[in-house]
Amino acid sequence: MRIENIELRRVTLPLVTPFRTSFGTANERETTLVRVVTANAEGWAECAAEPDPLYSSEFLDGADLVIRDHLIPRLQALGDRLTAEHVATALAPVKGHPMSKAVLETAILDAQLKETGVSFGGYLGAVHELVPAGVSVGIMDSIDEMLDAVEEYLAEGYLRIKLKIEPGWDLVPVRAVRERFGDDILLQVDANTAYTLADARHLARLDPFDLLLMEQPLKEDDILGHAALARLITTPICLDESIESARDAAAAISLGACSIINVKPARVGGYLEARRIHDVAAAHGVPVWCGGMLETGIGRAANVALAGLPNFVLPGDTSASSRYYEQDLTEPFVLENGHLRVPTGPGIGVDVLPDVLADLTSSTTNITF
Ligand SMILES: O=C(O)CCC(=O)N[C@@H](C(=O)O)c1ccccc1
Repeated sequence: MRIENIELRRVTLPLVTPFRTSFGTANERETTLVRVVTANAEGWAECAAEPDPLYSSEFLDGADLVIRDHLIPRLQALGDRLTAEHVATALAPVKGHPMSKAVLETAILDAQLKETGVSFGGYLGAVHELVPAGVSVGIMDSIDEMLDAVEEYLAEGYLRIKLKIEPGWDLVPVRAVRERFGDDILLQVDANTAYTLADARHLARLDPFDLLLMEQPLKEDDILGHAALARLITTPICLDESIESARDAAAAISLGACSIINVKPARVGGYLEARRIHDVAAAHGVPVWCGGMLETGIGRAANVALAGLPNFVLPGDTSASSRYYEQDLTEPFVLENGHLRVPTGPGIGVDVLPDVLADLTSSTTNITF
């Protein structure tokens, strides 16, 4: 495929409500959009890196620099041989930076699929037209505020509730949700690495609440700690930050560190590696679900397509646009009986709204090929 130019565009979207996790509170979503321009199409993707290196070591300004100075030159060296399937290999000499690599691979894949008229879901192997939607509930100032939020999300039709937890906000909110909404709602927790193995007895006190899973309780590099914890609690352990590749997934599953995996294409370097993780997990009978990084409709569209693959059997953090944004960069994703519809158009199957984009853009960098 012949790329004419690549544009990096920094945009900031206000969040409808603050989103608090164990690693910080976000009031807006700042991201870098990548637009890949070819003679016949333009591909879009968004970078999931946070402004600060608190979820992972990547951060947005660093991503911009790595993309511009270390990744794009390696893609330019490929010339006309460049296809989306070549990107990961071409960028492999650069250590780490999966989110920077993912946004380039995804934008190139989007352009490629738009040129050939194939949808993201069609290319990846989606087998569902609708995918079940879960929702992530942040840490809040009070139990009542959290319960009101959960009630509203359940009323909107979300099929699964994920509560962010951290030491001091775990047993009480989980017990409160079970007491208010009963044992039948699908409920899980996400610690974002906030605990240590010394907390095992405390975390075992969550076992009676029949949680779907406990996400990333320990540090991202503590695979053996998660394997030990899995022998001390009955709640299934799901890994997120620990899994950056299909190889990580195979090792974590083989060591008994997880029985469920949260697949985030941005965290693993792109949708092709995400599909490999899906396949490795499926081969071991390990279910996966699609995580979220507060994506705008651009990233959300690609995530929803991925969530259509057969082993994505648990509701993902593929919420409606309105969970985070008053105004999305694309037409909003809207719940249909607790599900989101997999786009069927070429590529990601959604268009960026030009007026909204112009309004939210703070800077643009153009790199000619
Ligand atoms: O629904 C969403 O897009 C967000 C889901 C969510 O909780 N994401 C968390 C996470 O730890 O998985 C996150 C958000 C922002 C940045 C990093 C991680």
